Amino acid sequence: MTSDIIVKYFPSLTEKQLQQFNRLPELYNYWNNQINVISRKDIDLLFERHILHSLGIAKVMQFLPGESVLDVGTGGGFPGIPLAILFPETQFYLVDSIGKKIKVVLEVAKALELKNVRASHNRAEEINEKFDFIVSRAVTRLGEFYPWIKDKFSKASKNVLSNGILYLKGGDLEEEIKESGLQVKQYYLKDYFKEEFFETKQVIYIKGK
Ligand SMILES: C[S@@+](CC[C@H](N)C(=O)[O-])C[C@H]1O[C@@H](n2cnc3c(N)ncnc32)[C@H](O)[C@@H]1O
Repeated sequence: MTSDIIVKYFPSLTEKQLQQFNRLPELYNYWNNQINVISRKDIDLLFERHILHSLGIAKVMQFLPGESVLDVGTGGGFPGIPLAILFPETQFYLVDSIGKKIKVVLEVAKALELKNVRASHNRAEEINEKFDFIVSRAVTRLGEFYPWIKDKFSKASKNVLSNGILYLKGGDLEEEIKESGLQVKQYYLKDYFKEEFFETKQVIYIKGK
């Protein structure tokens, strides 16, 4: 398993970032055997289906130094860990309602010496802080998700997109978006990544209030 697919789409990684990405298979193989955070059939496709997928958010928007990002329902650290490697000067807070998943996140962050990652065992609804952006993947429907985090955005936006949600989703989302009643902007990952896995994958942006 190699990180070639990451280099293909992110050619200007530093040596340090490359080393950090290259350590992920060993770390997730080890931790996934103790605590299941990635489906067993997917672990061989870690770079494509988890790391590159997480980095899809970075094709839509680059986080700035000093910005703060909450990853809700991070599981073993997706999309938060790959994004924290890519944006070492942005602060990431990864939360999950299952404590043992956060143990994996903390161990991976420690092994990679990621100074910009905090993680805690919490439900999103319990977090009482403001962030510039909230990221997530595969947690729940938008209509259920939005009320958990709607009051967690800092007022002043500094980036090209106003502070808000960047949610990784796949499949046909028409019903889900309609049901949520939210105004969304859809970015299609097949415009950036040519692998078949990304055919229906999207980043959904919702402006925070
Ligand atoms: C299918 S997993 C996805 C994990 C990770 N985002 C990924 O894509 O690999 C969904 C995760 O959301 C977490 N979760 C569900 N509801 C949550 C909530 N209200 N607050 C925090 N985490 C939550 C679950 O514990 C689970 O780890």
